[in-house]
Amino acid sequence: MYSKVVKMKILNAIQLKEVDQLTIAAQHISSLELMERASFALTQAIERDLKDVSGYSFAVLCGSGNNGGDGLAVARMLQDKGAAVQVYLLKASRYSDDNLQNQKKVHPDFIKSFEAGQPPEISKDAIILDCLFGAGLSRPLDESYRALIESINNHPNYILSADLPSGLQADVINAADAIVVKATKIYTFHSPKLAMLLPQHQEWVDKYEVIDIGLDPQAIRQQHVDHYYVTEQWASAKLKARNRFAHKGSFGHALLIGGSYGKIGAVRLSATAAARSGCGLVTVYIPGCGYTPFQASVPEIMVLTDSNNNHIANYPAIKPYTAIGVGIGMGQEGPTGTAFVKLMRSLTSDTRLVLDADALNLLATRQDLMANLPPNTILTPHPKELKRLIGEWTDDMEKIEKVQNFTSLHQVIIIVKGANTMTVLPNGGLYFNSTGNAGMATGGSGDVLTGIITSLLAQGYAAEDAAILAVFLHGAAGDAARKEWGEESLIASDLITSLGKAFQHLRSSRIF
Ligand SMILES: NC(=O)C1=CN([C@@H]2O[C@H](COP(=O)(O)OP(=O)(O)OC[C@H]3O[C@@H](n4cnc5c(N)ncnc54)[C@H](O)[C@@H]3O)[C@@H](O)[C@H]2O)[C@@H](O)CC1
Ligand SMILES: [K+]
Repeated sequence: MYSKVVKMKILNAIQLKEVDQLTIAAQHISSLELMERASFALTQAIERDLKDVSGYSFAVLCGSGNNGGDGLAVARMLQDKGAAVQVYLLKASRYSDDNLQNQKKVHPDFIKSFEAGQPPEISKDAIILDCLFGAGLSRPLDESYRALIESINNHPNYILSADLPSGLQADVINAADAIVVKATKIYTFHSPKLAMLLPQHQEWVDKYEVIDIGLDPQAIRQQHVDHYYVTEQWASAKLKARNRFAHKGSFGHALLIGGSYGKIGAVRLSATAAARSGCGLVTVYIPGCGYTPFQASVPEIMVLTDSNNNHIANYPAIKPYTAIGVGIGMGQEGPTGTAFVKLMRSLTSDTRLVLDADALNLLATRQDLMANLPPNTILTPHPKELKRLIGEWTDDMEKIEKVQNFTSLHQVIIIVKGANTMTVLPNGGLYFNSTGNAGMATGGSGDVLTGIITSLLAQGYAAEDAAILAVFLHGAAGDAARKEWGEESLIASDLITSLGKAFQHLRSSRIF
């Protein structure tokens, strides 16, 4: 049970091999038995996705290492379940021991050998199971594999990859012209590999599922990593219980500062999301023009207005509030910038703060203000805002490194928004989110996130938990909203409407 609640570490290929060996020793099993376990779990996942495998035919493409060994074992298991299976085994001068063992367990009539340069003819009706290369791929595939991988990618039926899409190296940036399988779905063992989570590799990674293969928790605990994957189990364990005797004062008071003429809606989205995320009270500070629409449409939220009608030119007293979110729809008018500088100077080290949108743009032009940020301030830039803060990057690894340098230098938390949103902590720890979908790439989605984070901060969540959990809930709300409206029709307000489902689901997966 322990392994369900701890953070999921993203292990690299070397660590996976080590944990593999330690698991074998700790559990008194052979490596062949571990392979059998992994293959059984993979077969079950495929069976669950396809409902019943007996009506399907599979072409299982196997390499010479343990990824190929998995393929051979899964082929046998699928056959036992009544599927029509043909194995295509890559010719090699040497096969791994467990691969050879599994070759012996499949009847030779069902194994055809082939050379990389001469891709096999595969029936269009078959589902391809890609077990050519996994985490052991030591360098990019060379040209001799191009025809093979292209023939797989042109296959009209489903393409399922075991552990990694063959050709993708697990822990490095893969060149844009790398030869990589484009799988319909990847079933990856233990944890997603770093390469699967980087935006640069999106062309090769669509759907994926993590398959638990029962690796030894103690062995995993020994591995030093700074990359984690946020699972539902972990997020649910972080969700605080709500005291039955609570009153509205128990859950904090969030203040959201932002809005400008034509962008009052952004603050409304943030504030409503904050109210829907559990905090007791929400107040907004907006320019005068927002007063009437705000009061008329969201009765739950208290409104303070600036003396200026169209944009913020002053800032409110921040003392009464347990957390503050600044920047949503705020604009960068001269007086707004001046007020922002004054606000930054009024902060104390215990102010719980989120900076978004124009607050980040203003901050980027005044990096001297970084020194005024309370420790663990949360910054939520989109890619352009991030560039203004940390400068350009050449690839995703450099981006990660620059963000880590920035967060540790300034002791802040940065949320890098996108698919698999990354939350980077002051100690360099990086958390990849596991929820969300492309429907959320819509105006106002970020404003909703800022509202959720500010709300969790206001309730007393530790800043790192507020950031990671808010990103998870935001994505989970997006997934719930997609079920109802689909990706195309999804708008930011739907995320707010769906937040209840996200919270309920997460709470229901808690043990207590
Ligand atoms: N915990 C684990 O690590 C487990 C791993 N298992 C499987 O084992 C896989 C790793 O197995 P291996 O380490 O044997 O590695 P792979 O099977 O991923 O690939 C290694 C084979 O590919 C060849 N190769 C490597 N790079 C190449 C290149 N650029 N061009 C051509 N050939 C190349 C090697 O010579 C070797 O024969 C995992 O991906 C997973 O599928 C599972 O069996 C069970 C548990
Ligand atoms: K593979």
